[in-house]
Amino acid sequence: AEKTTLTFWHAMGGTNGEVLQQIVDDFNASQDEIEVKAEYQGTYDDTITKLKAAMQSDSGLPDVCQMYDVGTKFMSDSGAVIPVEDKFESTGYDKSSVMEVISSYYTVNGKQYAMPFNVSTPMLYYNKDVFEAAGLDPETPPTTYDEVLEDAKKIVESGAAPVGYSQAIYGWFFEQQLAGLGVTYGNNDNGRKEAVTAVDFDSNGGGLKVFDMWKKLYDSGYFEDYGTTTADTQTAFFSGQVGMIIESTAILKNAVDSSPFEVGTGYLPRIEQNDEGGVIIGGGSLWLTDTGNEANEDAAWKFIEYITTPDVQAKWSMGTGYFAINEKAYETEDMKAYLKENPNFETAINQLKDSPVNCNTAGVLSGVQTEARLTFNEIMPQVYDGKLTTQDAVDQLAASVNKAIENYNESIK
Ligand SMILES: O=P(O)(O)OC[C@H](O)CO
Repeated sequence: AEKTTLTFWHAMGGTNGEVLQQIVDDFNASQDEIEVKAEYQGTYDDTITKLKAAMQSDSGLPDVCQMYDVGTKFMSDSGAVIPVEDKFESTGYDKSSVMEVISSYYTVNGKQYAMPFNVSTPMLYYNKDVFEAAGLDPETPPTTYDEVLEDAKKIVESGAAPVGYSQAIYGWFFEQQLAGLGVTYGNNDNGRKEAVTAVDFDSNGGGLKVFDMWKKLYDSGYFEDYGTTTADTQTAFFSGQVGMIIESTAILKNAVDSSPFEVGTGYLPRIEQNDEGGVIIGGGSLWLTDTGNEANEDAAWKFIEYITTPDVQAKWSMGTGYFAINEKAYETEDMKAYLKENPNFETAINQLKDSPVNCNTAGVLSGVQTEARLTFNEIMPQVYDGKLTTQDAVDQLAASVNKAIENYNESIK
């Protein structure tokens, strides 16, 4: 029989892109009916932009598309996808292969729309050599931002590194810090009860607490801002210039391989300890697009099913730092041996398990989060350099995102 050829769009570059290509090659070699062609689209934002264009022109849709967490609402509203749950029954797929706390992120109106694939949380990365040189305990990372400030001060004043702490300007961190405070980003339980109609972070006080803490870090003199390109903050950390950063677990393998020092990891520091607070699932998932070609859909589902298997998830997690969505991956001999030698690869999943499951940690289900993050990128530098007060920043961000939500809700009516 003729082979079914599938197009698979993704947003994984660098180390993670190489591991993904290996997984695709393994899948192609494992059988002779389906050939997956993986095509790198650039960043997550590039991928959603290209997919929107393909949907609008109704041509050139890939069979499978990777999409970041915050694209979920747009995708499920698009009418251009097939919920993966539609394939569960007919193929006898065991839904419980994927941890529920993870699949629930991708469940909209009671239906699982996408298959989580690369799943992350943000965490603290620190330079153990710098900690040692600064007289800090390299096995005890800070857990609150007050401790981050104290440690950053010691790092700089001891001369262990020129910069104590840094974080990229990234709306994801804003969303995560709100969840850490135990508050929602948007109303209607973060859009999980019914559609978001407005943001919450202005009225629940969370937005102001986050901006105030970040401004305090910036003004401390132990912080350096490397801008909105997350790779620039990473590079500064890998080079030993910065003692601590926050980043996704997605960069863990790259961080360990790129840094000429011992990398430590810890939970995302909290602004305030709060039992209702925790982290949100980040990263992305795989979506089946509705191309109208049934043979391709069935083949695409087989590929998606393959990526959720314990061995593939173990390989993915060890090769990247993303944690495995299938708990059985942690029982494979390879993974057990790897974690013994590389305990940093367990930090993110432990942090997730230690997070309460509630609407704060469910993350906002909103169709405008791409735009919301771009607006955040424009506002944050003005907070740092004092052009905007933290309160004005909250108000401006809220007004802009509310307008976008209103337009979005109008457009899908
Ligand atoms: O860098 P990633 O893949 O962990 O993704 C981070 C965010 O969740 C993207 O929205």
